[in-house]
Amino acid sequence: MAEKHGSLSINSENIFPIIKKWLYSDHDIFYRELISNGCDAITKLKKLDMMGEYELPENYKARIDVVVDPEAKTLSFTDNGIGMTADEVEEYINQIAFSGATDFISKYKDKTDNDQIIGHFGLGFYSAFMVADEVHIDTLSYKEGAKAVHWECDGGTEFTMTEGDKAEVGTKITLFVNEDVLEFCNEYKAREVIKKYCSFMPTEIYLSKANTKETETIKADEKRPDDVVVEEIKPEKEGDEEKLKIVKRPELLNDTNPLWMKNPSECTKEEYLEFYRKVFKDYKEPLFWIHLNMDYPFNLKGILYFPRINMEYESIEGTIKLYNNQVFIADNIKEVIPEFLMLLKGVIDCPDLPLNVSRSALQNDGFVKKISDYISKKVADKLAGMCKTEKEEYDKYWDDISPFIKFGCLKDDKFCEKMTDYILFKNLDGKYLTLPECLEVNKIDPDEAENKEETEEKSTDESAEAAETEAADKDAEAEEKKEKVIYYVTDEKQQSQYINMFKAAKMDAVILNHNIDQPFISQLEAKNEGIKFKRIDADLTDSLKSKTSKKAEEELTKAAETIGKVMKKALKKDKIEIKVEKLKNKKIASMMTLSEESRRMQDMMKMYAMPGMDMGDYGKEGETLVLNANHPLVQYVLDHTDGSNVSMICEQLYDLALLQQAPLEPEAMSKFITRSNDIMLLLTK
Ligand SMILES: Nc1ncnc2c1ncn2[C@@H]1O[C@H](COP(=O)(O)OP(=O)(O)OP(=O)(O)O)[C@@H](O)[C@H]1O
Repeated sequence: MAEKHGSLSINSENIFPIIKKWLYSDHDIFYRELISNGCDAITKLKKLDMMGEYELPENYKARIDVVVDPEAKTLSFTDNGIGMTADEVEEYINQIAFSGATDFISKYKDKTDNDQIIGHFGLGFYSAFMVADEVHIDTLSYKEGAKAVHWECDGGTEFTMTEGDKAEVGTKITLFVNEDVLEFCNEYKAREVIKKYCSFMPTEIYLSKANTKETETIKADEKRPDDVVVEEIKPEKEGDEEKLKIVKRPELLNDTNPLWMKNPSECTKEEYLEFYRKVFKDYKEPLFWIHLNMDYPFNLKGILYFPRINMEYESIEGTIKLYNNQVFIADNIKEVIPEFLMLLKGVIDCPDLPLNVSRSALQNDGFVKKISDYISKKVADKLAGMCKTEKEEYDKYWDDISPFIKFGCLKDDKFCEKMTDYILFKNLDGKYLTLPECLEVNKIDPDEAENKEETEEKSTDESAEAAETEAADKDAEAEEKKEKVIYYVTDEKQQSQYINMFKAAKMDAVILNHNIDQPFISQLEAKNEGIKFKRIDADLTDSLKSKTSKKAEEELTKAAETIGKVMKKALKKDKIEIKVEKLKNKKIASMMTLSEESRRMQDMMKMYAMPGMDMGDYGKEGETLVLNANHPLVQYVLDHTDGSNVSMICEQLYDLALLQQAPLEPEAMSKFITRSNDIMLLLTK
């Protein structure tokens, strides 16, 4: 072949600066580009063999060799794939304009947004110029009679193409690495980058260092034809095996058959765990996993693991690795993976995705949105299936996975719809109930509950006012039909007093103690008309009170007025709301309730409060001090409004009520302690 000089057919004075710009973002990506070109070349050759258009040599073993040579400052990539003829080099390499490069340049030459530039279109081979001052290609096509081609280019506009001396079919690309980025000739760096991008590529990738002095020892009968023997190690004593010291063999860096490519029915639990440990370096066992495997309407495979989340010490942050035909694209591309799934760990391989994903381009891509929807649908299906068929297991995982599922529901309407019936609520007995089950729980007829109740109290003037009571019952029933209330606990210790009351009244509540629960229940309420969540201390449901007649209620209102005056005076709080009720639980003298609305408002204010902002009495409006007319202390105050110790009793009742909800403020706490001591002193007298 006559030596050929020429200019690269697009205006490469324009394109090279753009390629160099890449350097500032993923500048190690050229490894991936060159190795995947080699992989493609091998796939093509195998295909030709399968079609009978070429016969692979006996003992053919597809491989890509990456050789670093820090002394010569070169890096080479050799594949035994299809190779190129001179015409093909001309067409595929010299005329780089064909894939729209001219277009690209005119569009992007003034833009500095790397996201738009990276991989916008096939610049694969030319990415070598991100790190190399000069690039050589030595290639021999598989075609009969093909001549080897040598091509070189120094990153300017000129190239040289001559006949080469490559003897085996395939291609070798040699990079003469720029002084500024010599780390790419370093063996460790090369290993790191190849592992990052190529760990699961379908062709074996070997890394070695040119002229290495490193050796390894092998058994003599394991010697391969290409091993370079440095020394024969004679057995020390009879019976010992003969060994050979050889130049360190190239190191295999990838797994060509990753687990996600296998059929789920062929994978064992141990394999899933092993893969998880290897890829995510997480030695805590995942809870469970979902193996995605579909061919239609698009090709997608992958494994999603639900990691064990230690809420107290770790932030929940997952990793979803995205691949295209086993070639790594990037981690956590939020356009492809639904945001809430980012909390998981996993791999997704989708050959239909562009290898070079430009994020801005993906955002508006309908196809990408479909993939994302599919993934979230599959996750919902798996969870629903588990809840239906392996409820016990599902219960066990629930505490770990619930923040993630609730987050998913908040973020993704479709996911939320699919999951509504499979969201669990842990009740006071530690049982896990679905939403419909929760709604059933407190629907027990209060009469029935009361009959079972030992501490029940019969209304004093029962017979005379039975008719009135019945009417009141009916009202309450009608009220209950309107709104289905689910009571919840946010802090089991703090709210234990209320929990006890609930338990005594055979009522149930659910535990919702995660930050995400507040927005989550607000969403559930918005989506399910008639369902209302109320914290256990939000109000006093009828089931906690003894039955009263209208007349008795009037008396209670009067009592509230009387005791209210005494209380307000003792507490020096004019605005405090006071109610007197007949609670079934006679052991409780006083308690606070705070309406659900006011408490949510308070919580919100606390969340958005600026540092140093004085919340003062904000939100105290919905707060009510409830005094139990059935308790002797309350009766005592009612009967002795001017008694000498009444003020002290009032203050103590108030503090005790507060304490059942939250710790006292420091000043109130000291007063409480002093007063408690004073009360004990009275006992000594
Ligand atoms: N190692 C190789 N062996 C055989 N042909 C190659 C090799 N590397 C590149 N080529 C040829 O050169 C063409 C251009 O390669 P380049 O990497 O620039 O783009 P691409 O592979 O087509 O697209 P992209 O890499 O962006 O997906 C390839 O399509 C292929 O025909």
